[in-house]
Amino acid sequence: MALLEARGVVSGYGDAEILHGVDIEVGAEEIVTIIGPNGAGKSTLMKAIYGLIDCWEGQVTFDGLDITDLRADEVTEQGLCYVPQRENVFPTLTVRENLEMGAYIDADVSEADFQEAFERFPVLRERQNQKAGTMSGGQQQMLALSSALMLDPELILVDEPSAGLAPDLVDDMFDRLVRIRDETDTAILMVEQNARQALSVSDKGYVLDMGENKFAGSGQDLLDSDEVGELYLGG
Ligand SMILES: Nc1ncnc2c1ncn2[C@@H]1O[C@H](COP(=O)(O)OP(=O)(O)OP(=O)(O)O)[C@@H](O)[C@H]1O
Repeated sequence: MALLEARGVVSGYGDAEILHGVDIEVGAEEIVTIIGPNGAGKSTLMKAIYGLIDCWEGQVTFDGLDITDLRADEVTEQGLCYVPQRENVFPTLTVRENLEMGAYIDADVSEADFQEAFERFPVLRERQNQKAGTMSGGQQQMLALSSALMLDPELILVDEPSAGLAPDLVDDMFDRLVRIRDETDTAILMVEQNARQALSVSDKGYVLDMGENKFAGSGQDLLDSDEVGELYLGG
């Protein structure tokens, strides 16, 4: 059984059904990327998995446990964290205070955990006493990711880790995600607009379009597919 399994997920907002029965699997220590056009439902799928919105139909299991109806805070306690694309840090708290908030439900957090975060993203060490809201979008993204990692999760859902980064820093972010996976054994499920770069570091990829699965395969399979290339990777 995969670490995360979502089967036939139907969800949406109010009366609007956005996901029409989506399947996705993430294995332990895998990097998996979801791509697809704007409005395909990628972020909605992450919110449904994490319990921020209800699954109307279908099932989500994590580590063999049915988490379909758990609240987000309960899902976090199971070892699954979520880094949204926007408003993902406490802007009036310092970098260090944000990391402390990330670790708030973990009584075992130690100075070593902070040092690990600073080694991963040295800019956070330099700016540890700076208010998070005064940092660039890309730096806030690094902080949000680091805050999620303070809990040593088994899986993190990351909505557009490269958003807000200068183009020359995008590859560096993907390299760091690979390092995070390799060093901490954390699996990563991400949504990405920089689809080619994300798929090139991914064990698996999914194409979501109009709230439905269109393609699935290894990252390389999707990169090699003429159809995926033409329809979803800009030719
Ligand atoms: N809070 C909300 N309330 C109502 N509709 C929403 C809400 N959030 C998203 N939607 C709608 O759900 C659909 C899917 O949005 P979603 O953000 O999941 O797409 P996406 O694939 O992540 O797109 P993008 O790449 O643009 O972020 C869109 O039509 C969007 O307008």
